[in-house]
Amino acid sequence: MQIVRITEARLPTPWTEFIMVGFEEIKTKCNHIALLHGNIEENTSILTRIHSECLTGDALFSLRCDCGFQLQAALSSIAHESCGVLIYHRQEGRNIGLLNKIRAYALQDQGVDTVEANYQLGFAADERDFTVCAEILSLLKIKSIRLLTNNPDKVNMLSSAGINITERVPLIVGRNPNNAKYLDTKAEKMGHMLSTLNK
Ligand SMILES: Nc1nc2c(ncn2[C@@H]2O[C@H](COP(=O)(O)OP(=O)(O)OP(=O)(O)O)[C@@H](O)[C@H]2O)c(=O)[nH]1
Ligand SMILES: [Zn+2]
Repeated sequence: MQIVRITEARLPTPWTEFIMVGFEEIKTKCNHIALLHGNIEENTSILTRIHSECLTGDALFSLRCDCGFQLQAALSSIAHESCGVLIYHRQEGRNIGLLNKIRAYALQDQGVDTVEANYQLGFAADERDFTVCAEILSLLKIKSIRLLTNNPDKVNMLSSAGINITERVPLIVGRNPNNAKYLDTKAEKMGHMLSTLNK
């Protein structure tokens, strides 16, 4: 185990009152959060969102991406189920970090796409590691999940990390003129399943 469950408290939101559980990685001291709704231990195929940190989209209302819209839609969907969980995975910018994401945005402002920008900065297109998410689910005694995502690679990466995914549930929200090219690149170069979007 590389992660420890530290503390928990109530988190009332516009959708429901979650139990917020805080975790800490032993080596790095990096922390992550899980929001729990309902009796997750007694059920299987729990509706789950593993949400990668995006400070700009999640907290600052950025229209460059779809993250903030996905976060709200996921919390709403989970609240409508008898139980569900959202893991807020603190690997900002597909794990290149906030400042490198801003560097990547600067390159995108000059015309390169999100994948090429990562390459130009010396990173892979996606630097995330989902091992810690598998450990959080294990600590929460969650056996299997229905995963809210449009990214088939994410399903594969999470399965490789040991997570039992019984179904992929689409989460297509938030397209706007500012993120249209970004979403198209995710569909074309990263295989995201966004085809029901109105272009
Ligand atoms: N490196 C980089 N990261 C970005 C960029 N735009 C958003 N992100 C980060 O991308 C992460 C979200 O990943 P996405 O590729 O949007 O989506 P996903 O999590 O793979 O798939 P979904 O489950 O469908 O949302 C967050 O950590 C964002 O901060 C960008 O242009 N460059
Ligand atoms: Zn984002």
